[in-house]
Amino acid sequence: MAEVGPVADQVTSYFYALLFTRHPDLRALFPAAMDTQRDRLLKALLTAAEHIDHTDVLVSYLKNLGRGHRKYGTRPEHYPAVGECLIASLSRYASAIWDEETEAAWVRTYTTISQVMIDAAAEDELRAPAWWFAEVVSHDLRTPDIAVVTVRPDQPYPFLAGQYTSLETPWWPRIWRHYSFASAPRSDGLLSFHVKAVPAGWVSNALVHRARPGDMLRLGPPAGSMTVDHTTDSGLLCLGGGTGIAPIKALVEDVAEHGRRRPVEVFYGARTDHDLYDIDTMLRLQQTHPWLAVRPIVDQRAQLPDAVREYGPWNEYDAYLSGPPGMIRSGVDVLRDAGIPEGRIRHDSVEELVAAAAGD
Ligand SMILES: NC(=O)C1=CN([C@@H]2O[C@H](COP(=O)(O)OP(=O)(O)OC[C@H]3O[C@@H](n4cnc5c(N)ncnc54)[C@H](O)[C@@H]3O)[C@@H](O)[C@H]2O)C=CC1
Repeated sequence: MAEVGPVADQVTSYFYALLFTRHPDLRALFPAAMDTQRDRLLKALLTAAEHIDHTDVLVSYLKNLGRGHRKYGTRPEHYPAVGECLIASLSRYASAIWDEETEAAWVRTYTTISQVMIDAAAEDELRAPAWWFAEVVSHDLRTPDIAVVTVRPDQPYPFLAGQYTSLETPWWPRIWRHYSFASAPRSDGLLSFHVKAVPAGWVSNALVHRARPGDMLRLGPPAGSMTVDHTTDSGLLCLGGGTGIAPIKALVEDVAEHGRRRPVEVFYGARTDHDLYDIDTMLRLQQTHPWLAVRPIVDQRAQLPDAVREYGPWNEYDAYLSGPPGMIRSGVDVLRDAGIPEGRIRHDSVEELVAAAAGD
């Protein structure tokens, strides 16, 4: 991977050119515009390489990836086609170090990776659809660029509070973006998302400025491990930056439903008072639940993680972070310094969030 890193862009461009030349039928599985798609393959490989020594993490990442590929229409026979083009591309750009042994190692690694993905997809096929259709039932523009979008899936959609889904709009076919659920599972089966339109964000702009009740979206399977550990009574320290408050609200509802009183401290960061678009909901929850404290933090005073430092002690808490990648990175540092072990600090993959922020 060290050889390939500096020429990653060329490797991926070459890979897709080769794939679509040798297997033109596969082109239809990918979005019309390939800009954001290009980095995804390499990012997935790098993430896999990074966790190569943590088998559990790697296997669960790959299983999730395999299940997630069902919505693209990926079939088992596509994997060898991709593998052959991938190895051809790597050998071309890493020619200085490429030999039979390297090739054999890549074939072994790729075969193992794809088998885990294929098996996970096959197992998932027995119990869940490849995707769900979901009709927009309400669209609430909270600020000029933030909307709360509520949808009704066509079949029951099982998930856990704190998780996210992938979502495709009718306006950008085959472009999928991640959004966290803004509520714990509800008895009426509806799902809500908080979406901020960002410059060049095709999907988010469409969801904020174009989507209306009656529009039909598609959802992939739920994913993510930022869920409440109900086996303990530890307090929850939650940091939500901007629309990152969405899954934090879901976690609060989840704790409320489980009925065990445990302290929940929410720090809700925003750039201006106006950007605290969901503060009323959070304050209402605080009024109902004596175990909940909500602290709005507006940037003029401090950025979110710095504000958390002023409170505490936090060493008895489980921590949850949700928001922009920079907030998650500095938040993890602050919480580690505050004595929370890394294993009790939960957040979604920063690499995924960076990819989402760049492309959307
Ligand atoms: N599961 C998750 O982690 C979720 C993540 N998000 C992500 O959250 C972001 C929300 O964007 P906006 O609403 O525009 O947020 P924003 O950029 O306005 O930031 C919100 C707050 O986060 C803190 N913050 C931001 N950057 C920071 C940094 N580098 N260091 C320390 N603190 C920082 C500040 O307190 C800021 O007021 C998006 O990137 C979205 O993808 C959204 C929903 C769920």
